[in-house]
Amino acid sequence: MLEVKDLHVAYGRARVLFGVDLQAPPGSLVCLMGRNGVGKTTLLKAVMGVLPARQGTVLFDGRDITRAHVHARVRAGLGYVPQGHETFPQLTVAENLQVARESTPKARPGTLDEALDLFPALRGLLKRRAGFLSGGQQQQLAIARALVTEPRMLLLDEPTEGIQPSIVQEIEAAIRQLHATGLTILLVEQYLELALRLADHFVILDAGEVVRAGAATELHNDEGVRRLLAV
Ligand SMILES: Nc1ncnc2c1ncn2[C@@H]1O[C@H](COP(=O)(O)OP(=O)(O)OP(=O)(O)O)[C@@H](O)[C@H]1O
Repeated sequence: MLEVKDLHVAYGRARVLFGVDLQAPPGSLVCLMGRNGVGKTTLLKAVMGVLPARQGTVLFDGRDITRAHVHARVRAGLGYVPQGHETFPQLTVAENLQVARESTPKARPGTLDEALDLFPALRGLLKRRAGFLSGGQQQQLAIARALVTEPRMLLLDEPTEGIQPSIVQEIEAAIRQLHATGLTILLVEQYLELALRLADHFVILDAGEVVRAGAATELHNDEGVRRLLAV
């Protein structure tokens, strides 16, 4: 479904990714891991088109989207939940969802209800401004907002970072449920145990390069991996 080949990305002169390869087959849940600052967010942004690729290709369903605009990628079926969720704080929960819904007029009418079924607590908060929600509720809103665009693949950047444990469990359950429905997921996650519970494939970045990749089962009891993640 997603194939990244020899991807190079830089911020001005500061080069951050050096020839990254990554594959996410249809229906897979790939966990992207690595210490702080190794380039995980940069990779997601380049897949989403928020940052340009200096070199390399991004294929989605076999189609070269390396130069496509973000909107075109959303229409092609990519959904993105950025780190720190980035909801619109002045808009209500309902308005946040509506804005996303309008960007994809062809999405089925039922998508909003399905997103709210995943996070029922949001139903009671529809009229509240997003800025007044807890961090965990905002994260749930950010995921719901990506889902109303009816993605076939979801990019999730550290959805559990800084979130209270009870909501982490709800988010983990939601990710598991989405994966079970066949959604392909690329998840950036720092907590190895959570990654092990959810992922079927993993990719570890170090200093902008892929240093390990494979089936999640290979991660269990692997001391080398724990060193790479500094856990
Ligand atoms: N806007 C920017 N301008 C310049 N350098 C940046 C910018 N954003 C990130 N970087 C640098 O790029 C490198 C990779 O950052 P990135 O956020 O992709 O890492 P990460 O693996 O997602 O880290 P974290 O786990 O802390 O989110 C870091 O060295 C960071 O300082």
